[in-house]
Amino acid sequence: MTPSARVQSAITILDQIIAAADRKGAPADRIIAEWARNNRYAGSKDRRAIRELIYGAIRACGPIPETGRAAMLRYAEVEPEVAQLFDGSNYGPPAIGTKEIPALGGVAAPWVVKRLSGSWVSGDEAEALLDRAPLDLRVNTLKAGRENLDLELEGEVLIAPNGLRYPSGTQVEQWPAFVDGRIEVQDHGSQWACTAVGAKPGETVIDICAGAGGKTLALAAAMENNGVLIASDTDRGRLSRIRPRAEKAGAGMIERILLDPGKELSALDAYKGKADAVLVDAPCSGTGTWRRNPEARWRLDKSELLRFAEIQSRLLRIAAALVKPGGRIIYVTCSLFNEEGADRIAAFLASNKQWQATPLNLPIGRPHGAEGAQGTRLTPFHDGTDGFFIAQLTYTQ
Ligand SMILES: C[S@@+](CC[C@H](N)C(=O)[O-])C[C@H]1O[C@@H](n2cnc3c(N)ncnc32)[C@H](O)[C@@H]1O
Repeated sequence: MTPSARVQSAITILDQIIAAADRKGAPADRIIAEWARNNRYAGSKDRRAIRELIYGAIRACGPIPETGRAAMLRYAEVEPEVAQLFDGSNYGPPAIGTKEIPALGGVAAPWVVKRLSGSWVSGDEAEALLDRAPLDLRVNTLKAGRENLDLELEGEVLIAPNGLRYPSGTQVEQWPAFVDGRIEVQDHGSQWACTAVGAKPGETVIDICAGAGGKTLALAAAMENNGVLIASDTDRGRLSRIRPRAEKAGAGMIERILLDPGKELSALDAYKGKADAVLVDAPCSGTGTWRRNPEARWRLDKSELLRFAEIQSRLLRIAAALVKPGGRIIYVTCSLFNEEGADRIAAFLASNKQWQATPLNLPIGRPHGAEGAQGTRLTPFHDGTDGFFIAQLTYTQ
């Protein structure tokens, strides 16, 4: 494909991504993969270049653009060599018209930017949300140690006890250590969220929103496969992905429990008042993960944020029912909106007087939230991680 033809293909795919974002349809990655399946003439170099163009354009547009062409015109403003490829050649995009208006730039739609700034995320902090994320690995201590792992490339040693960092886009899926479960791909901030649980061998720990088990696997390693570790979620598909991952990681201790939305406690009844720790890795808007998923900015809506806040508060109440006296809840969200983080903790503490927020003393991040209801915030700009809010609540009875 010529460079111009790649730009035109990227524009066509962006049109589909924009339409899908509008109706909350398939994510960008899936749309790009499907296009590649249906257009076999595009070789691997073409596919890589088209993907770069698409993600460059997505990052360059703040609010959702009207069309793929407007999005690419906006990208051409920040990457002038892209502008030269609007050359009207065969299969390429028509030349840029004098009256054509590119899509708007910026971090996100104005209402989102306002909310971020109300949550103390603005300027460099906000812009860094759109950086390219590096590739972070966690060494699975059930199978290996960071010191004696012989990997294809030497990574940067991170301050997380088992973390290694590689440049964005490093392909690790074929590495023998990945194939046999000695390493997992996990953001450095996410590794600290797991460490914050302080899970120890012999404890009873519930990962109530376990998803496909990214954090559960780290908890199993911290517990040295010894004790009770429950992975629960309301999403059957995600939960079912834990089994093969746990097998590969040698994390035999994980027990999976599918929850019924709205009746979560009934499936967890046997653990009421028994858990040493409950990890609530709550469903959220994901504003802290835009580096990996920049198109998520185009999918946010206000009513969904309200719905997330309700679920987050409900999950905190459910977690509280599971914890034994002296136990703890670790609340984690990969959103940087206060209403999904610090505000949820303040609201919980206001009506649960036997609980208190306890500092986590992590060697990363900054305290965040109101006096007496503080957690730790990690951000791409300050910590080089995805954005997270992590709070520890302890039950004194
Ligand atoms: C942030 S994701 C979890 C990611 C996962 N812990 C990981 O590290 O890969 C939030 C999860 O919460 C789940 N969820 C949503 N509502 C829930 C509910 N009422 N009870 C339990 N899990 C819920 C979603 O299905 C989703 O998998």
